[in-house]
Amino acid sequence: MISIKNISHSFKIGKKGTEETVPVLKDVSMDIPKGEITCIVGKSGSGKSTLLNLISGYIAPTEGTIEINNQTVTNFNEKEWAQFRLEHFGFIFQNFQLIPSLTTYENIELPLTLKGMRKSHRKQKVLEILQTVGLENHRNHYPNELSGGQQQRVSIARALVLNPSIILADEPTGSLDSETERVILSFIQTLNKQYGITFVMITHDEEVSSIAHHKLHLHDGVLRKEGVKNEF
Ligand SMILES: Nc1ncnc2c1ncn2[C@@H]1O[C@H](COP(=O)(O)OP(=O)(O)OP(=O)(O)O)[C@@H](O)[C@H]1O
Repeated sequence: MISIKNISHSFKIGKKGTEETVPVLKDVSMDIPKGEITCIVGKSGSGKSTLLNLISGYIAPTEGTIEINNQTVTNFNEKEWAQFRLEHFGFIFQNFQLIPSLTTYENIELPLTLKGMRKSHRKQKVLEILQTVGLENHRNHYPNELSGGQQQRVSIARALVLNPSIILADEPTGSLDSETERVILSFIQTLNKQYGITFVMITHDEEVSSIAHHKLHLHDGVLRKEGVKNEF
């Protein structure tokens, strides 16, 4: 469960000495339930990425607190955040963010190597995940030899490989055609149902948010109070 309490965030912009403070999030509070898909929907510039960056600790809020899996994370230092991210989060991005010089297998293996896992264990885990995402036959392909949907499946596999309880997804289908989008969204639903992974997804697209159990709207940095609850 992610509990966001009275978060406000401002950026300072402009030249030193004449900076302006621009408020981006204004007193945002929300509870993101465990094991469900929550979508934060809003137009470009409404503050979605800022909110995701606050949840993942890449920026610290100007005001307010965030609790994740019963830990107050807002006061973490960089080292604590790095450890926390490895243990709790997987990330999926609109542009996949795969390493072009690594194959499918190697991209998925990377988090395990960084964690210091032994080679034989890594192999077992990568082969298992390749099967989950249906890319066994593409294990030796480089990202530029894969379709957009396949690249996103590699990036989902990389997000899954350390068994995170939460996946943070930033416009995960934003670069895909509508048919591939449906395939990836249905895959996200399957992962949520089968493994109970909590998904927090940001999107500007109402269609994408139709897979969410909870839908929250951000409008100019303010959260609209009425969340929509879907039963699946
Ligand atoms: N590092 C920064 N410094 C200054 N202003 C920023 C910074 N990051 C974001 N902003 C401002 O905060 C506002 C919200 O940006 P944010 O990226 O969170 O919106 P978004 O809803 O994710 O938009 P999009 O859908 O276009 O990615 C924008 O007005 C943007 O200019």
